[in-house]
Amino acid sequence: MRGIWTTDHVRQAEDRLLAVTPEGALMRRAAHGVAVHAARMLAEHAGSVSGRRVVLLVGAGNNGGDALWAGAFLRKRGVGVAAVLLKPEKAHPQGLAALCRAGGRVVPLADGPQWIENADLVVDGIVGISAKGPLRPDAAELVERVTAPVLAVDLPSGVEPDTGAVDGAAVAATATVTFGALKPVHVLNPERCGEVVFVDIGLGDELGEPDLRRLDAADVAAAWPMPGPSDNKYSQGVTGVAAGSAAYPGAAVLAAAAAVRATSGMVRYAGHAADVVRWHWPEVVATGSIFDAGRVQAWVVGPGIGTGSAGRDVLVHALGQGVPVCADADAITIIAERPEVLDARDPDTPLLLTPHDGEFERLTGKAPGPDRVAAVREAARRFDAVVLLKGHSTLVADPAGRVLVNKARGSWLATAGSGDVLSGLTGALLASGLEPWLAAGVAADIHARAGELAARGVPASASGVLAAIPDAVRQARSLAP
Ligand SMILES: NC(=O)C1=CN([C@@H]2O[C@H](COP(=O)(O)OP(=O)(O)OC[C@H]3O[C@@H](n4cnc5c(N)ncnc54)[C@H](O)[C@@H]3O)[C@@H](O)[C@H]2O)[C@@H](O)CC1
Ligand SMILES: [K+]
Repeated sequence: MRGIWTTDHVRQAEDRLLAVTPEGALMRRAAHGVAVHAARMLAEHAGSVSGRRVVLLVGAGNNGGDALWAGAFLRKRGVGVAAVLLKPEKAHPQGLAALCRAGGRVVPLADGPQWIENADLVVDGIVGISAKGPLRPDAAELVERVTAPVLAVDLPSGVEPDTGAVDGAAVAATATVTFGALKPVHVLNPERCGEVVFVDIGLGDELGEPDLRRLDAADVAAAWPMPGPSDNKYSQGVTGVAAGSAAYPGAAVLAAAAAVRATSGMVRYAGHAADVVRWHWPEVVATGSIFDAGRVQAWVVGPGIGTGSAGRDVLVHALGQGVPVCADADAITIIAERPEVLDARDPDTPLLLTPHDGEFERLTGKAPGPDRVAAVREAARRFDAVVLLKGHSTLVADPAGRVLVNKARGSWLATAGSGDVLSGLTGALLASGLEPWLAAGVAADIHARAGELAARGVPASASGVLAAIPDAVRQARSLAP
């Protein structure tokens, strides 16, 4: 698992490390990483390093200092470097002196746009982890002029470091070189960061418990249930799916099929689409009603069941079975409208809610807003449930405050029925015995991989995502060391 730390925690860790490190050493280490990657980008985008033109956008803090030192290092490789200082009187003095010693030039702010237009590469050192609010107008104006590839120092300026939110002009980086720790922006707004390159400046021991976590392929591969020599169809967990209706059987077919594709445990379906499910997936044991469905190790309830009393009865029954429940789609609306249905839940029964933004607002009375991490954490605490908030990057919070982030792999999953596939995957992992927080995170990871594999660069349907599940699992396993 990769840890991700908020800017407050990174700053505290940096302060502790700075106290025991020679002055300027950390910044030079960070800046050297920026320069190495800048040279790589010049070679890639402009065909050579020496003789190319780099423009540094330099703010008033240490982020600008990093950019200035990186410029000094690039001069040694024969790169032409010009620095546009947003606040000349506050530019990092040692960095500025180093750049000037190395033969870099400082250009007036008013000439910035002209220099930017002729640059082979722009280094964004406007603002780093101490950014506050939208970019100031002079910085915003410069950012809007950029057409060359951009290398962001630590994070793309204009994107809120802890939430990834953008309000006004912001850098869209080709790559971001970050130091010491991944920060929330890198996983919450990956599009603005481009490729994220990590430079170790020795913060590791100072960081403590991460604020957010991201699963690696190795975590997903290790968690994914595989049948062993002594397994049978029951021992791997039976997934129950209560979804769809006679008029709308699609959700039932997709959710049940995703559970079938995910694991080799058995899948039971209960609902009015039993015939259609059985016809498409003969391996599913399908029945017309949840009340005679038999034992399962986890229930997926909600997609397409409707929000009336019949749907309510199904949800209440599932919540009373003493097994984990993944409540999705209509089940979330039912809970939002009639929170008392949760009285049917035994306090020890794990509950997993999987809302998209609209359902989240219905459920909690408030849209997730720009701070999605805070919103999902609060919802998890309030409902004493694991909450998976769908979005470009998917977030999974548990009542104890742990949050997993699943970074988007494009927008391929924004298609009808994609959520039904996710709930089936999640249900199968719950049935296999994974703890709900991890089950939801692992399911989101495989869902995103399957979306990418199904799409291969062109739009994909939910059926395509469903078909790609086994390859997504193979991919995660092949990437695990
Ligand atoms: N502290 C350390 O040990 C290290 C810090 N490093 C760098 O230092 C950065 C943090 O530096 P600082 O804390 O000095 O602060 P920053 O450089 O992140 O930014 C603070 C400055 O930016 C200006 N600013 C804030 N919000 C703005 C906005 N919306 N628009 C325009 N200007 C804005 C403020 O006037 C302030 O002076 C990190 O992101 C990293 O790049 C690295 O050199 C590694 C070592
Ligand atoms: K920056």
